[in-house]
Amino acid sequence: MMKEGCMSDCRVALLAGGKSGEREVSLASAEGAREALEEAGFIVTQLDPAEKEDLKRLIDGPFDVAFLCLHGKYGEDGTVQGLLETIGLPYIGSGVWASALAMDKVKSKVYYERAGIPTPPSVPLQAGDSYDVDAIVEKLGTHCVVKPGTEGSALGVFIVEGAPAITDAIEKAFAIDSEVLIERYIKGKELTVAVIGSDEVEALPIIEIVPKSDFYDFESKYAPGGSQHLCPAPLSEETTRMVQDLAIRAHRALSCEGVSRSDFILEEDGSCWTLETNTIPGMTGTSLLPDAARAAGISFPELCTRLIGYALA
Ligand SMILES: Nc1ncnc2c1ncn2[C@@H]1O[C@H](COP(=O)(O)OP(=O)(O)OP(=O)(O)O)[C@@H](O)[C@H]1O
Ligand SMILES: C[C@@H](N)C(=O)O
Ligand SMILES: [Mg+2]
Ligand SMILES: [Mg+2]
Repeated sequence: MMKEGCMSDCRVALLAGGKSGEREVSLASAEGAREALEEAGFIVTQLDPAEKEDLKRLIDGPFDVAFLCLHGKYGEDGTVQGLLETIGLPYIGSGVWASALAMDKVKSKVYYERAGIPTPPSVPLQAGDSYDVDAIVEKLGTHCVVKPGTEGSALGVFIVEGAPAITDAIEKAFAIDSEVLIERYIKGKELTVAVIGSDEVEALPIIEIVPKSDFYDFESKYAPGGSQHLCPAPLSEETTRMVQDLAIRAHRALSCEGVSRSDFILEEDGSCWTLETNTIPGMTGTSLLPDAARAAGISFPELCTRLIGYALA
């Protein structure tokens, strides 16, 4: 079922595992991707960049393209992309700079704001910074979200109320990252929109996420039945267009390529806030990108084929 325009006998290095806190998620993404790639007719070799031997095999090849299922640090953040650029192996998704930018929630906000994309008011902190929690509460309100600057899968994300709880969450977030972001808590519907394409990009149907927990935390992301995905999200045509347009603008503002998935909170008054953009969205059995593609009539094997097509274009 390999699509026209793709090479036959295309040898794919499927990169998964890695050294980030999302290692297990990455391996789960690769399980589905591997099956989909093989179903699509690719010759797949799975390699783990955390293993020296696998890195050597990647460098020595022979591969035609790398399919990245790496999430978080040392994989989604431009580091592996830099290695692939250096060895001249095409890879799916964003380049070095866009990957690094999107992984960094503090810097992404600067680019969103520059592009007029609303993102929750926030206070960034670097390790060692002194901070006045009362000033943070004055700026953001008492209900805040504290998160590491460069993590994923909601690892180290705390939703807290009041100065003492905010201080405690900041200290916990600093235990896993050297950059911490405190954001105003936004109450509303949680939406996510994947964008795919190369020269021309398209937004896939919006998913409204209804988590079982108070927010879309690790458990609700990956435990079977941990959340409900409403796709296409039950929104008016006008709101659907507005949110899909925001996703495309976020993709472009961060110079993403091939695929991205941006996360939003839609308030009852219609304001839509962009939380972040993922350049290697999860592809596990409970992940959002495969569901959004399916709702657009794109099977998982077809999605993988398209992503490789963009990389080889
Ligand atoms: N400002 C906010 N207001 C309300 N809820 C928030 C806010 N920021 C984050 N959340 C909640 O925390 C979850 C995780 O936050 P975010 O998407 O920023 O982190 P992440 O670790 O990059 O997640 P992932 O990469 O898995 O999508 C969101 O999906 C949402 O449920
Ligand atoms: C893998 C996880 N960071 C996601 O965005 O799906
Ligand atoms: Mg993320
Ligand atoms: Mg997110």
